[in-house]
Amino acid sequence: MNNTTLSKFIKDIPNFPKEGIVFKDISPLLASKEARESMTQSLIAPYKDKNIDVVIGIESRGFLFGMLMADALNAKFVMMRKPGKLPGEIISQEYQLEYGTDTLEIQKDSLSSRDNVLIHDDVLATGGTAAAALSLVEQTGATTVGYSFIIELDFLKGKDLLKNPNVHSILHY
Ligand SMILES: O=P(O)(O)OC[C@H]1O[C@H](OP(=O)(O)OP(=O)(O)O)[C@H](O)[C@@H]1O
Ligand SMILES: Nc1ncnc2[nH]cnc12
Repeated sequence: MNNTTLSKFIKDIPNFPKEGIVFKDISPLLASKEARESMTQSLIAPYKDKNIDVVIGIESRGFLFGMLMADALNAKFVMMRKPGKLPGEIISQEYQLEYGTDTLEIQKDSLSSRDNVLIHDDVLATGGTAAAALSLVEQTGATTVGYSFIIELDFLKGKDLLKNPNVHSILHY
């Protein structure tokens, strides 16, 4: 499937979760086996020859394709979670939301300093979440090779927050 066809599997929901936001609903994409397979191949395409050891998925929608990408790249899959969900020794990173702050966490022993990491999430909006993910990977000593997103909201300029030339998004709005 080309990107125009894939874009038909994303549904615009106006004024969700609040007035003025157009929510990008990936539910139709999840429902189609053919679209899932095609999206997974598009997401990993720039990273096939990059020796990716670990795909990181950001809770919760980043888990869905993150795992499929890890399978397709023969890589490990590691969860980056909202606070208080992961057992054992963890590293935490607070980040800014539109209003207030949130926190992401990773298990300390889930990455080694030798790992090449690909960070995945469904949507790149302001970039706060993805920048926090980068900071967590940096704290483990692992290398962030790049990012892969399904959707990038270009007008929010999230890419500018990410200190990495490899930011690949399949669909731009
Ligand atoms: O670039 P940003 O402005 O940081 O926004 C992007 C983040 O927002 C959404 O997550 P949400 O908090 O809605 O969580 P969910 O995946 O659990 O639905 C999305 O899945 C990204 O993780
Ligand atoms: N407009 C949007 N649609 C879906 N997920 C989002 N995460 C941040 N902004 C979003």
